Amino acid sequence: MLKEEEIDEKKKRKGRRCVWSVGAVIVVLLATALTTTTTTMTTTSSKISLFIHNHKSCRCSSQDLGKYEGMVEDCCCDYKTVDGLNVEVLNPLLQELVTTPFFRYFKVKLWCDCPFWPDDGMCRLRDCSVCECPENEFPEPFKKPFRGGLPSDDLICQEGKPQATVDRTLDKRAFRGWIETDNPWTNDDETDNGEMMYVNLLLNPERYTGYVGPSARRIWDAVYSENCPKYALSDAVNLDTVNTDLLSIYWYSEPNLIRVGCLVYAMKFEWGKIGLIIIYDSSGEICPEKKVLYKLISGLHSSISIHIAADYLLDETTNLWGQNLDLMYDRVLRYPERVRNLYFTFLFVLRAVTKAADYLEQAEYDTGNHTEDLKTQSLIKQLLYNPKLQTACPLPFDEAKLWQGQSGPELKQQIQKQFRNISALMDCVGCEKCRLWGKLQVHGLGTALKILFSVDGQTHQVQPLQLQRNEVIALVNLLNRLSESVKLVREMGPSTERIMERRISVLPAIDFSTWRRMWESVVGLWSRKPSL
Ligand SMILES: Cc1cc2nc3c(=O)[nH]c(=O)nc-3n(C[C@H](O)[C@H](O)[C@H](O)COP(=O)(O)OP(=O)(O)OC[C@H]3O[C@@H](n4cnc5c(N)ncnc54)[C@H](O)[C@@H]3O)c2cc1C
Repeated sequence: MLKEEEIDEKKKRKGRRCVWSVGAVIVVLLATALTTTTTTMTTTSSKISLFIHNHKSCRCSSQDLGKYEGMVEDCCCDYKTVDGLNVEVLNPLLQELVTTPFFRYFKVKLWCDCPFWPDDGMCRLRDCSVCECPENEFPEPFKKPFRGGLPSDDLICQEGKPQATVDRTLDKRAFRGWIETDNPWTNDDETDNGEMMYVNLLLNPERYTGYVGPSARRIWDAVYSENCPKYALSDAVNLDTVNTDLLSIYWYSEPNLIRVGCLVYAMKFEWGKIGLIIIYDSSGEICPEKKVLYKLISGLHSSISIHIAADYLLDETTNLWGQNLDLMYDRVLRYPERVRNLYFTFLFVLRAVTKAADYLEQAEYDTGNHTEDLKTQSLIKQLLYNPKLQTACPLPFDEAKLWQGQSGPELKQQIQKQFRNISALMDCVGCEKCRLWGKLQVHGLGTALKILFSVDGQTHQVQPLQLQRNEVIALVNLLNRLSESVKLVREMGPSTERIMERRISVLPAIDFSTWRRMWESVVGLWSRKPSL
């Protein structure tokens, strides 16, 4: 009898301990939620984005040092060095380079049907349209058909490389004349000259165009879902495989907060218009190559958002343009991961440019304007062989670490296909100027991928690098865009963050009904814990 009572008492104690632990968890969750609320509540969106994020706290030591200190993740250069080099060397050179006649004209097909859904032009502003270059404006040599380069049997193969590993060098006899050659990473084909037109990039700056809403959102969603694991919010989550360190909880006030980021599995609980999504970040299980693709897209997205914010139509009636710091903060700065991805993309593209140094040094920058062409050549050399860059950041990104595994070649083909789809999606961008810059920058990224991974996926042979003129133009312009974004983040980031955080801290307290809904949601989460 005594034994049974003891057992009963033990059971009760255990039960009470359980209740206490659940209670403690709820209290901790709420406490964290409340503190986090003050820093993440935003008035600019209709959704309440309370956001508890305990993210990769022990995975990457560089990230623990501070938001942007230590090595840029997966790269071989630290934030401080990147900022210093960018301001002192890269940005001034690139800014000048993109104004030269060679680099300011980009050939593009802007009138093409979206292969995925009917076009839905959604631009509000006149600034959205692109002015085409008249025939007499763009360089004469650009009009001539390509000479075809040297015969392919003249190419020197690099031998003895282990299968599927990435070689860091390129053939010394690099440039063989501009050619028309296919890039397996991109969709647009330069040989398709019929509908191509030349655009003067200086006359069509990347800036705010008023392209917003479901049309724009659909493109980004499609771009991300191209390389995210397909997940549905109703998917069950296997708790056993989840590291609770990576638990994130998002709160929202409308039923349609679907895009919760990439590399996640998610579960959604819903009470009318209120919901709770639990997300388990599974990025640890994603192969590094897919992670790279995600970071490149996210970095590019950050860069585009920074440019929109940096050149924004503040007052339509007076046509006043300027910086929109709220937007810069809301879209990029308040998400350190997005800033990190921007730095990553910058270093990735910089590595591609420096890897192709021989090719780019020997290339013909001929526009018929001898003085300007000499200047272009000289700026390119200064960029490629800058002693400060070579000393401080000789290998911005180490591409040799990728495609190492057995499935390297297949994986490369899979990722190539995904990137080609992303490139094709640019035809669906419903605003001409956004389409121009979207195409240019994705073309530039595709060129960087081609330079860094020019080993053929099927034959495993190192392909001698051959680039189209337009690819080089896209690559350098992309590097300049990224460099501008990094500079803006560096210059504006800290003060903008301070202003926004001060503003958020004086936001009126959340009303009682919101507290109640939060409490109900947390209690509901624990009482309705699903079978996982
Ligand atoms: C290719 C392309 C080019 C564009 N160019 C321009 C332009 O030149 N000028 C212009 O005014 N508009 C341009 N737009 C539109 C612009 O990018 C936004 O889509 C638009 O301003 C609406 O912004 P949003 O607040 O809805 O968020 P969006 O920027 O559309 O983002 C959608 C969702 O993606 C996620 N997200 C946002 N940033 C990141 C990131 N860095 N990493 C990971 N996830 C992220 C968030 O969940 C966000 O809610 C372009 C759009 C596309 C697709």
